[in-house]
Amino acid sequence: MNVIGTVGLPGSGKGEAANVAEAAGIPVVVMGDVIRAECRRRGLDPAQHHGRIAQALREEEGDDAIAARTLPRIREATAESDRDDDTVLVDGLRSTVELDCFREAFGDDFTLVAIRAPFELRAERLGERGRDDSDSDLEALRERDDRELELGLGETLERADVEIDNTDSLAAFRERVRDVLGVDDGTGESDADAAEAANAGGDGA
Ligand SMILES: Nc1ncnc2c1ncn2[C@@H]1O[C@H](COP(=O)(O)OP(=O)(O)OP(=O)(O)O)[C@@H](O)[C@H]1O
Repeated sequence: MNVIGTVGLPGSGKGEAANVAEAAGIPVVVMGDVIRAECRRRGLDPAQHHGRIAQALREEEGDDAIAARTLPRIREATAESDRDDDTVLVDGLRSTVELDCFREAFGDDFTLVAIRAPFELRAERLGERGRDDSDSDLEALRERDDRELELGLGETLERADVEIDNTDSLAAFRERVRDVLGVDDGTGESDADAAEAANAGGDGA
């Protein structure tokens, strides 16, 4: 088994990393799905009650509640992996308690990957995504950052086994993620080549 968790501030690139995994036949377990499932179980709209239910779960079942509820989903997902080593990607750790939970459950089979991008770049990218208009508001992003950091995301980032710096092109980022996931894209192309090719395709600015 090979369980790879991602941690990163809003807009750092976790969703893109998950897309890369899925495209390579690696199942993705999204920790937020546990919260959405609990919202539905309580008859609440996840779009409105996500934060409150996440907090309620932690208060009722302990700080590792969401990680603990994710464990069976990870074990089930390994069976669907196209990879010989049953690689699974887990999207969205937020605290060291969750990290400890996965380390205890999977030992050396768990790798934490930190995805980093500076505030201004994340704000710009989220503004372009258009999933949530308030993300284009710098203040709203700062508040989201603060909420995540309060949960312990900063320390979790510090404790990662692998760092991915998402400050270059999307093509370069995807290539780096494939490297970390151990996916051979069949081109034999190095990171540097991929980045160069991506830049050459840009507007030359
Ligand atoms: N290197 C990059 N170059 C350009 N755009 C990027 C790059 N990396 C990510 N993006 C874009 O930035 C946006 C945010 O990335 P993504 O959705 O992966 O972040 P996230 O960490 O999942 O955010 P959230 O925590 O808010 O869900 C997306 O539109 C994504 O396509």
